[in-house]
Amino acid sequence: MAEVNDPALWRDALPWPGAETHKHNRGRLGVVSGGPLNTGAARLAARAGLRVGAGLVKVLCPPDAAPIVASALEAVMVEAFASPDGLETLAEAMDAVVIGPAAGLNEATVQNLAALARTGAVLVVDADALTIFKGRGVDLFASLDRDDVLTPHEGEFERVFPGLLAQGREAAAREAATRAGCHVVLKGAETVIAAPDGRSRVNGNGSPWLATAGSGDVLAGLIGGLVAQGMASFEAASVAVWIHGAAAEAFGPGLIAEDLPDLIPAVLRGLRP
Ligand SMILES: NC(=O)C1=CN([C@@H]2O[C@H](COP(=O)(O)OP(=O)(O)OC[C@H]3O[C@@H](n4cnc5c(N)ncnc54)[C@H](OP(=O)(O)O)[C@@H]3O)[C@@H](O)[C@H]2O)[C@@H](O)CC1
Ligand SMILES: Nc1ncnc2c1ncn2[C@@H]1O[C@H](COP(=O)(O)OP(=O)(O)O)[C@@H](O)[C@H]1O
Repeated sequence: MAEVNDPALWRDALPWPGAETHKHNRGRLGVVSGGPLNTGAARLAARAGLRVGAGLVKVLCPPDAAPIVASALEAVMVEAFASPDGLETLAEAMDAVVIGPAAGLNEATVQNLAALARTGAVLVVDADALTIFKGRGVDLFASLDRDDVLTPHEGEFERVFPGLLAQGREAAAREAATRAGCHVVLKGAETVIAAPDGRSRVNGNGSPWLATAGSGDVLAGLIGGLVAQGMASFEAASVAVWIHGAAAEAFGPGLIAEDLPDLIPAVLRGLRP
């Protein structure tokens, strides 16, 4: 039986900077971007990761996307990679990496994921990096570690775990985490967070204002930003899902994904001891 996700479960585990903190030990997050026409999703995730407290955030992009990405970022940094090996080298310096938002439904995304899996970074795997493994989830699971996090919506979940949803969302998410050997965040009105050890939580503060393009990209960045700061993946996913819902509900009508990162500070202030 899943717990209801609530700040009482994880408030004490939230990362706050101390007097000796500097940007590098506050958590380094990378976000992989798609090509020149597909950079917005990674930028949304990166900004969310920075807002939730990661000290240093980089968008990692193909060379032809670099001028576009760089011209639309300030505190978030940019580095270009020309091959999966190049991405691996950049990711070695990261505590966590998000891959999938607008990454591209092509073999490059498969190879880039494999490259990231060779590093010590915790991976948040979303969107195209899930869809590209449609019908061959085992190939994805083989490269993941227990602390990695998959963030499918129901459509993506069905592609990677065909038929499992028939068990109901909670049971399906738990079974998926066991099969994949990592954490699974099954998104929806009641997002389920499941760990590979059998723990699960159902989120209670979802907001229908989140039904807008790019809000899932922001969630991936929030999870990445929290694991980069050293939070355990199960707690990081729980915190991120709750903050995401609280931010959306605070804004209400007219919310677009671009608004979400800048709503995070007020939510964090409310969680501060
Ligand atoms: N700013 C940017 O750059 C943004 C870029 N983005 C990027 O765009 C790329 C493609 O995104 P996408 O929306 O076309 O792909 P995806 O979500 O798989 O939908 C395909 C089909 O799946 C289904 N489906 C969808 N949701 C479902 C659900 N909850 N529950 C159940 N089913 C669901 C639905 O099928 P239908 O129900 O219509 O038959 C839908 O038609 C991807 O890389 C993404 O990261 C976006 O993040 C937005 C912001
Ligand atoms: N009706 C809803 N109620 C609560 N949360 C929702 C609702 N619709 C969508 N969401 C949330 O919004 C996000 C949408 O993510 P996703 O489908 O991946 O969108 P995108 O790919 O456009 O970023 C998820 O976190 C999901 O839980």
